[in-house]
Amino acid sequence: MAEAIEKIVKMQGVHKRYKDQTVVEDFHLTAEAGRIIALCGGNGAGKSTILRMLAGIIQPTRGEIAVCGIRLRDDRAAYARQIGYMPDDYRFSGGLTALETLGFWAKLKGLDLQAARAALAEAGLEDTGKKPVSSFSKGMRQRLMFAQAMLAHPPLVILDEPTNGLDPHWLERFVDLVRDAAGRGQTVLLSTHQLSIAETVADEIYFLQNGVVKMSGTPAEIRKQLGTSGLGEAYAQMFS
Ligand SMILES: Nc1ncnc2c1ncn2[C@@H]1O[C@H](COP(=O)(O)OP(=O)(O)OP(=O)(O)O)[C@@H](O)[C@H]1O
Repeated sequence: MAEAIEKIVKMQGVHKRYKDQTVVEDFHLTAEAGRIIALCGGNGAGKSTILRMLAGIIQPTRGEIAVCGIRLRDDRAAYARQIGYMPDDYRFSGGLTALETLGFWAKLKGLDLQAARAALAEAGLEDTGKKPVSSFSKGMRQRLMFAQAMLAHPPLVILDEPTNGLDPHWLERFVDLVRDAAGRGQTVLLSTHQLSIAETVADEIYFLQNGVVKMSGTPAEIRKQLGTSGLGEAYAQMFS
């Protein structure tokens, strides 16, 4: 009999503590290929901490994390190969252009300059010429980081606040690009404060407060459970 559908993400009983503060408590999440999952919640709710643990940037205090069946501690390089990660803040340095920057990241991933060009074109940055990325606008930097996370179309894409600074045109493009990725079988985990984006793009939403999941489900399930017509209203009700 065919094996059960492989889980791309498995987070089980994940906790994170900093000194005497628990910032993520008993977090569970599983995701299959092609799913789009959004983490929502107020400032300091624990979204970035969860995404950083999944990306392997920081270690959980307790709990198990596997990506495509691989645990970080078993094979760090193989784990990293499954993931594209867009951090919530990244400082570009020096005078590199977008192509030079992305070309460098592509090389680190064993890809050629063509892969960097393709990713740049997808993010609408192919014509930025000799302009250094350090002089890019917030939205352009976001699109470059998005392109970096999408390089080589990894099985899991982790996007921390990817829509910050995007104009309405690029917000729409972002939704299309994320849906395209899911259509290719990539799993996308993103955090956002823009509930309309979560509602539009996500198959499943996790609402967090003080490191604890207050509610999770499809947008329709959440609306139904709270008897609201939109996620904005649901959010206000949940956190009032
Ligand atoms: N390195 C650290 N040391 C101590 N506390 C930390 C550290 N990193 C994060 N925290 C704390 O963990 C909690 C969760 O932070 P996190 O950045 O995950 O929240 P968030 O939901 O992403 O917030 P935001 O929406 O503001 O980006 C916060 O209370 C934060 O102060």
